Amino acid sequence: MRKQTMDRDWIATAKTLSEALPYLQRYTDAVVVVKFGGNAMGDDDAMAEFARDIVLMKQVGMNPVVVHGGGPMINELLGKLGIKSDWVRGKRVTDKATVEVVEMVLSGLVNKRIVQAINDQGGRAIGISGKDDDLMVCEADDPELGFVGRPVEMNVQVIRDLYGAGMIPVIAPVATGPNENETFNVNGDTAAGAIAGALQADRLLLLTDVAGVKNKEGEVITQMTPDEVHGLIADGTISGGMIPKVETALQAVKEGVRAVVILDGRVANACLLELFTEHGAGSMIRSTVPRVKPHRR
Ligand SMILES: Nc1ncnc2c1ncn2[C@@H]1O[C@H](COP(=O)(O)OP(=O)(O)O)[C@@H](O)[C@H]1O
Ligand SMILES: CC(=O)N[C@@H](CCC(=O)OP(=O)(O)O)C(=O)O
Repeated sequence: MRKQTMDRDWIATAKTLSEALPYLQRYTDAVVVVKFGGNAMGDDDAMAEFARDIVLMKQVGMNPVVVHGGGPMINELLGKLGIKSDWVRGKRVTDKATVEVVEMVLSGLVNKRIVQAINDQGGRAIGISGKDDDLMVCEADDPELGFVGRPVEMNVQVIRDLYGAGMIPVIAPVATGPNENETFNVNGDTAAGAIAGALQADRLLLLTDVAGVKNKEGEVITQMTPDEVHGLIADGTISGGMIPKVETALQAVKEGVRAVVILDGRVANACLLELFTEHGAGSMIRSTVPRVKPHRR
């Protein structure tokens, strides 16, 4: 009985490996920015699963860079402190008291939870925020939003130094401003897009809580060009929280990221399925989509 199980496992593994091999070669040295949203994080087991994927990516020669969110965790502490939040176009209106809580939760609790999970799986994660080495300098996005930042200057050498030294950078979307003592709260997707753009990343994976961008019939659209995305926003198919996500994707592609994929981070091995299988996962956005081959790459 046990042998039979092992055989079946072995066949599955061999099949997976033979399918994955061409991708392993293709992705050597690839820079892959992974945005891990608060809604995609789940329990400790899901976190460990995510961390295993990231460590495996590193072990096969890629350069994973994790940028995280943590909106639900910020909500929890704000709730305990009796501070209310308003939202404008998917961004949290952030006053002085709120930005302090945002920094505590993102740079502290959430960042270190991810760092620890990756290290527990044998990786060497280093947690930083956009403040470290002036990685991300922001200006106020919109006076209506308070201390919400729009990245205006990126200094990504610190990220290259970290992954070049064998480490996995884990970045909280909190940034500095052009003036002394300024702190900005940056939407996690925005931060991940700006970092991926500045790194000219090979992939930006935006992990969320839906399988991908859906059409009017509710089916996941596996590939899209920027023109197609604009059309889906204009006709209302893409709405709500998906709008800032696809706008981030469009901006990143414009800045030179080779492809952006929006996918469900709650699915086991989400990153590996996307990178190492022919069918991929979620919705891929890139400037041109090959029409000849039916598969994704
Ligand atoms: N066309 C669409 N396809 C998929 N999701 C969409 C679409 N339009 C709107 N959405 C909504 O966008 C949500 C994802 O955005 P959001 O909740 O902000 O994600 P996250 O918290 O992971 O950043 C989905 O849960 C879904 O409700
Ligand atoms: C300006 C703004 O809205 N910042 C976000 C930062 C965290 C985030 O983006 O978290 P998720 O990825 O989990 O949504 C916030 O305050 O919630």
